[in-house]
Amino acid sequence: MSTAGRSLDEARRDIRARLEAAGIETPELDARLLLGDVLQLDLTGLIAAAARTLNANETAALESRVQRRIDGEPIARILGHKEFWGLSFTLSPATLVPRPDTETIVEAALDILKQDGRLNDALHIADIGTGSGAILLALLSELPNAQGIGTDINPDAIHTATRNAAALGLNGRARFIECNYADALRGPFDLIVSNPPYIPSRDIDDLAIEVRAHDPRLALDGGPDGLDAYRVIAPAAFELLVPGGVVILEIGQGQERDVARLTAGAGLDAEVSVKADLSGIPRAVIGRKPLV
Ligand SMILES: C[S@@+](CC[C@H](N)C(=O)[O-])C[C@H]1O[C@@H](n2cnc3c(N)ncnc32)[C@H](O)[C@@H]1O
Repeated sequence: MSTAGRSLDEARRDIRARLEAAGIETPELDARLLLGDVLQLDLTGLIAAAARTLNANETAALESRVQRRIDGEPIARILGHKEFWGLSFTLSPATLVPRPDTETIVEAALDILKQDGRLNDALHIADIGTGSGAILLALLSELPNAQGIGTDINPDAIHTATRNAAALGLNGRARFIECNYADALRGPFDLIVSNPPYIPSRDIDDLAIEVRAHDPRLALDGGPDGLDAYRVIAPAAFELLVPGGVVILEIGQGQERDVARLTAGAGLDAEVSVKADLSGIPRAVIGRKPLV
């Protein structure tokens, strides 16, 4: 049903019903976000403007967004940005939508640095497969004296991460370079983080349409058993970390034993542990380079 000539509140209810009928999990929130995007209003502004009538241009822009959402495009892709660690990240077709689960990596890093009494140190951090720059920039936002470098094989991701660093005022402490995993990195680093592609290739076609059709395959495909990236990153981290330095790797469900084995096998065995996400699913493998 068209929303032309309707009040904003009528349009919201109509969109909500259409999204619900299409099986969208959060129809009310998505309806508000799409309306807010077209009208450039936040959620409070939408309430204040509830009686306002939509014009033809607004209606057309809204219809196109609603149809994209019904067709399975994630709301963050339609809006072009996603919040991660309380910061706003611009997205591009080259970047994964940062996931709330990935905040587990940021939390784990901050917990360890706090335990080590290093939150205010001039740390050097590397983020391998940085995408939008989400993990590195979230860390730099919490670590006032740290600097970091993010790598990605996709030049468009490097461009987007660089833009995000500037928008967040972190470009003085963050750099991004295009390379295969850690190939262009010169250590030493105190901390290495990575959320690499870890989905086994054959499982990608079974993922939800939001993921398989809209996240870049390069961000997902971890090779035949999903572990290709860890086989490269774990030994590279050993070479690049200072003695006592820490690596934190995001993992997919059920990969904790294999990735812990690869991490320890690369010599990062001073401490190997696993951290769960908010749902209790093991989400990160942590390794530490021995002091000697
Ligand atoms: C799962 S995404 C993670 C993105 C971001 N770190 C995040 O957590 O939202 C993996 C990223 O690794 C990058 N990537 C894939 N293969 C790579 C390679 N061989 N070398 C460097 N980066 C790679 C992808 O382009 C993608 O940005």
